[in-house]
Amino acid sequence: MSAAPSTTAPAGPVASVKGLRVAYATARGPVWAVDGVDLDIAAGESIGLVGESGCGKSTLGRGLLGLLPDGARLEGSVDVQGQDLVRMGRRRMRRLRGKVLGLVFQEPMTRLDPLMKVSDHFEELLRTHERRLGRRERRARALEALRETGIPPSRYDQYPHEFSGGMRQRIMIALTLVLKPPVIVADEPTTALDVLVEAQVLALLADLRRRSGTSLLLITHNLGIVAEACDRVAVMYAGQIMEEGPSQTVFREPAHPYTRELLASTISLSTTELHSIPGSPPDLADPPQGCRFSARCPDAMRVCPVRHPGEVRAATGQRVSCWLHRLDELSDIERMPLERQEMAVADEA
Ligand SMILES: Nc1ncnc2c1ncn2[C@@H]1O[C@H](COP(=O)(O)OP(=O)(O)OP(=O)(O)O)[C@@H](O)[C@H]1O
Repeated sequence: MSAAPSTTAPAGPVASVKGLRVAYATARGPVWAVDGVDLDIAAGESIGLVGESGCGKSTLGRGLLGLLPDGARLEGSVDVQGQDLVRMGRRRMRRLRGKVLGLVFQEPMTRLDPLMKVSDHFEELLRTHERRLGRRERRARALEALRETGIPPSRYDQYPHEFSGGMRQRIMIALTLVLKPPVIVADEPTTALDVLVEAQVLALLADLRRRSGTSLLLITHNLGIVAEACDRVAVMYAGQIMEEGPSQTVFREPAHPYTRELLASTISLSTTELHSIPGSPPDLADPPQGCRFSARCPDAMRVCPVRHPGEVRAATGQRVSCWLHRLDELSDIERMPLERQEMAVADEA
């Protein structure tokens, strides 16, 4: 594991995402599933990326790693330890992937080759990325990573099917950790697991992060997990970040109506009914020019579907993209509530 960050290390982010845009090629033209995302990740911190299904969370995670299908476009910059991953080109990125950014997937069985032993997976990975290591060093590194994730060395030569779902996810995490990346992106890493094993895997990720100083970007639709496991949270909607800040602040005092509605849509102990946000996200092939949430927003004003609010700091400190925090810049007419009828027209426009 890499050493914990020293107190004298520069305070700058270990990864800095600026203006990131990702488009898929479709029959209807490019679909910008991520459209102008800025995100700084500090050493050792965990950030939860949340939002409804289809809002672009996985695309953002994959865009960071350049793991996109043919024809996809990637714009902006992803700076990790002084290297811009977007500009370096696919081949170099493939070589660096795993070393600078590790990825933990939702379903380990789709990533582990059933015909290869656990040891073969580590051998292949380390031979590709750590060419200077000899056979014994590779084995030692692999066993260390497995030990850190709670897999006994005696199981090194077993096949993936000989492990439970939770153990397989631990192996995936060990395969990520063995390259000692400064940042790990975990995309719904516990969705395929039952609640008890999920808690164990999350505790493991938190523990590893504390011990090694690795940063974690945790992609999930589960706000409860983020509240428990993440220092900060970024709330995504229709390819953009609506709000981002310390988890405690965002959960206690959400600055964006979308965050508020999303929080209300999760089952809490005090509610028995699931409230879902009325309406559906906009068509990303032809998104509205103003705020993308305006057509579903209970607080929408006349300005909202027409002009994009840009990003400001809320009084509570988080970054937020909402006109409610720029009211003094609006005219009386722009501040008037958006009528449902106007919403429908704005939606069609
Ligand atoms: N390969 C692809 N080609 C075209 N469009 C895609 C492709 N993959 C995803 N999309 C579209 O991009 C948008 C964002 O999808 P993405 O999977 O990133 O969202 P998500 O927030 O991770 O959703 P989920 O929580 O369901 O995984 C969606 O509208 C989706 O339909």
